[in-house]
Amino acid sequence: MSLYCGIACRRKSFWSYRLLSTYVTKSRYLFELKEDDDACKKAQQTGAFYLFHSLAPLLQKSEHQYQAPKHSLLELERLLAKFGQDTQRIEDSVLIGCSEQHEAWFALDLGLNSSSSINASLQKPEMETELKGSFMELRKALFQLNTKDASLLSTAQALLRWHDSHQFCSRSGQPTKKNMAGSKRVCPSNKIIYYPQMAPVVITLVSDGTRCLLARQSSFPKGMYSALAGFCDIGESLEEAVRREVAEEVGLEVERLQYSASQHWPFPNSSLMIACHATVKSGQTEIQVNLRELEAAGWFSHDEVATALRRNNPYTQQQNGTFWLPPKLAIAHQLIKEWVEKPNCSTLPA
Ligand SMILES: NC(=O)c1ccc[n+]([C@@H]2O[C@H](COP(=O)([O-])OP(=O)(O)OC[C@H]3O[C@@H](n4cnc5c(N)ncnc54)[C@H](O)[C@@H]3O)[C@@H](O)[C@H]2O)c1
Ligand SMILES: [Mg+2]
Repeated sequence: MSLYCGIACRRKSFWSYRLLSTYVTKSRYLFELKEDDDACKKAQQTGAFYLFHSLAPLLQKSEHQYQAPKHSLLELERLLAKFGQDTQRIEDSVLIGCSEQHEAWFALDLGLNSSSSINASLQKPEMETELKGSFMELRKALFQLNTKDASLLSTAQALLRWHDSHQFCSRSGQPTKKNMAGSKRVCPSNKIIYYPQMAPVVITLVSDGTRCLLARQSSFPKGMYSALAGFCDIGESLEEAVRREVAEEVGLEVERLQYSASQHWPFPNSSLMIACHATVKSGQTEIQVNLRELEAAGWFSHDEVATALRRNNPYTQQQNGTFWLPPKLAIAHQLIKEWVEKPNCSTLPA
């Protein structure tokens, strides 16, 4: 190697090191674990496991706060041995992320029937005692956790649910096999690959310039109103889905719309919520509620919505007979908050 080449190479590695941010190296590490089963298996040795039981995550309470505990591979093996389970069950775990120091994070459900373990559901109460925590329904758990853990557990549950419901090939009827990371399943007989899926859903906050339109379904908790939401039909663009959903649900025509943000939503199955602001033509604001979809819908003034946002306890609101809005975690809340802060935010023609 010439002196020049030595300098050039050193400079190159210096710049590579400088240019690859923590985020980039982390993303590439996760990509490698999804592609390479051996690398993923190796990552389990030093990784950490979040535990679920029948899709309910394990939480522990310390003082007034809940947290999602992580377990090492060794702790998990000891736990399975204690409950007479085959450690092969660990192969059902799915990769859900990693720390900046590349500690890989996995999720494993100890309650679902397993394809790699003949012995199915473990005893929940006994497990909870042993783990000094409780398996909490995800909807409740999300409100007890910080945003980072809530998002991680949502991803974990969505992936565990998808694997649980995609164990057979829809063409051959044969059992499919997951890769180590759980980023896909393959049918051994015809090699069809199945990838985890999310259904795109548009959620739209309609405004007439001064008021915003909120609606409720009969399945919503009592008193809660939200923005209009609906699944995208096959072949539709985001814009077409917004126009159709608003027309279908409240009988109005969207004139302009503006994309705001998106969010993965695990209920009832995985959805990609795509949030937009929309305006309707002035003078064409008479709502015709589609009662097959909604229980009620109405226009709310800026003051009414701003006051509802400031109230934060749905239970006291119900007692007062006032309406309340989705919790902070939901993208609907962000959309409504955005409108309250900037009611005249510019929108594009639909
Ligand atoms: N994160 C949030 O802030 C937030 C707020 C509101 C709604 N949401 C979610 O948005 C989703 C869609 O809202 P919606 O219920 O008003 O939708 P919607 O208006 O499309 O009505 C639901 C109906 O659409 C049909 N449908 C079409 N494709 C479907 C699919 N892929 N999965 C299930 N049903 C399908 C079914 O007949 C179903 O009854 C809900 O699941 C809800 O959880 C999230
Ligand atoms: Mg709807």
